[in-house]
Amino acid sequence: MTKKIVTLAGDGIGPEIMAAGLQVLEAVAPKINFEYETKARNFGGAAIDADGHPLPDETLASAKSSDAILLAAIGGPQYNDAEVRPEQGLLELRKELGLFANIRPVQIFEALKHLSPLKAEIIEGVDFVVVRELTGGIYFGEHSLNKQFARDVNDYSYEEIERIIRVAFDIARGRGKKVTSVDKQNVLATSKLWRIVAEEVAKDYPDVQLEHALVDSLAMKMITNPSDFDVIVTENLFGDILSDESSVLPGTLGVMPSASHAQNGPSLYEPIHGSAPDIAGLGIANPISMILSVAMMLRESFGETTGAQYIEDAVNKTLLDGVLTKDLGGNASLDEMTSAIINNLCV
Ligand SMILES: NC(=O)C1=CN([C@@H]2O[C@H](COP(=O)(O)OP(=O)(O)OC[C@H]3O[C@@H](n4cnc5c(N)ncnc54)[C@H](O)[C@@H]3O)[C@@H](O)[C@H]2O)C=CC1
Ligand SMILES: CC(C)CC(=O)C(=O)O
Ligand SMILES: [Mg+2]
Repeated sequence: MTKKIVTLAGDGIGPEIMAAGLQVLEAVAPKINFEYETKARNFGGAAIDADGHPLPDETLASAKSSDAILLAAIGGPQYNDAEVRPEQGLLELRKELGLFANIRPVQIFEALKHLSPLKAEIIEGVDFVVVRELTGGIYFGEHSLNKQFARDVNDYSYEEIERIIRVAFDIARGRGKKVTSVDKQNVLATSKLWRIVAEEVAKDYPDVQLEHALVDSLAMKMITNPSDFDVIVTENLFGDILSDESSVLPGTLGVMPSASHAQNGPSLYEPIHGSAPDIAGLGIANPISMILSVAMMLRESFGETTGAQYIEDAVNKTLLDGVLTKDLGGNASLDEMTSAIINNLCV
């Protein structure tokens, strides 16, 4: 049956990398007999400009009734002091769709080993996943602000913690059987509860090792000893920061995809980075983050493992061929990188 994919290109480099991701999808689909249709919807700053709201009703309804959602990126400096910001639309979309489980894989493609700024022995064997809680915590607590005082509330219920910890353990079961639960338990009440819940969930997974880590020192160890980790699970804010930090391992945010899952309903696939306003419109953004998000969609929403592998192999081959965008130290344009990946599909 034809799959319905809603596309949210958003702002900055969003439309450029979305186009690249869709070109790759179009090229791989016939090779795996994958039938789909896409519906582009207004979202983020572009939707504020058009409708006054970053998540128009029609976009939300369309996303809810889709089989999967591809999102590129939203935001930009022109909205920094605006009353309504594109980021609100992103948070609202995640909440409305119940996308609580954000999966951010960190692996180093063979070719990227030579590109990482880190020593070869440090990045050898790096293959971990950051599981970020995505619909709770401080991003969704009460915010208040005046010129004298500001407050952001961080809260988590037992159930919100339990379900994300279970996702982490389930993923670890199919991988290296180790979960690193990250918190700030020496200070925060939410982190004390987080640790208690992690311990209780762990009893159901005797085959998986659980370790706890404080977020500050973990931020250091993730870079100095990255191959020690298998599945890192943490709350919304810590996961946001740690996953961007993890992009130092492959060398750029431009190759980092993600998947966000709900208990029911469509999943959403997006790069972990933002709209990169500093390079928007220049045609030099790295499309790999979006293209690998398409691969994750094929595998995780549609069970199209072969198609996902075709894309990942083509990305690896393209990098090995030395086709590198500016963030990777080269001078290939976004279009040149995309064409090279398409040419390398199934060769
Ligand atoms: N999911 C989303 O749509 C997200 C949106 N944002 C928003 O994006 C806007 C810009 O935020 P920044 O802090 O600048 O973070 P950013 O992630 O957009 O960019 C950080 C740095 O990485 C580079 N970069 C990011 N993606 C790249 C790619 N595909 N190829 C090559 N270089 C790439 C950028 O050029 C920039 O130097 C803000 O409005 C922010 O709120 C931030 C994170 C996620
Ligand atoms: C607007 C932010 C919450 C988005 C972000 O930084 C992210 O999801 O990684
Ligand atoms: Mg982020």
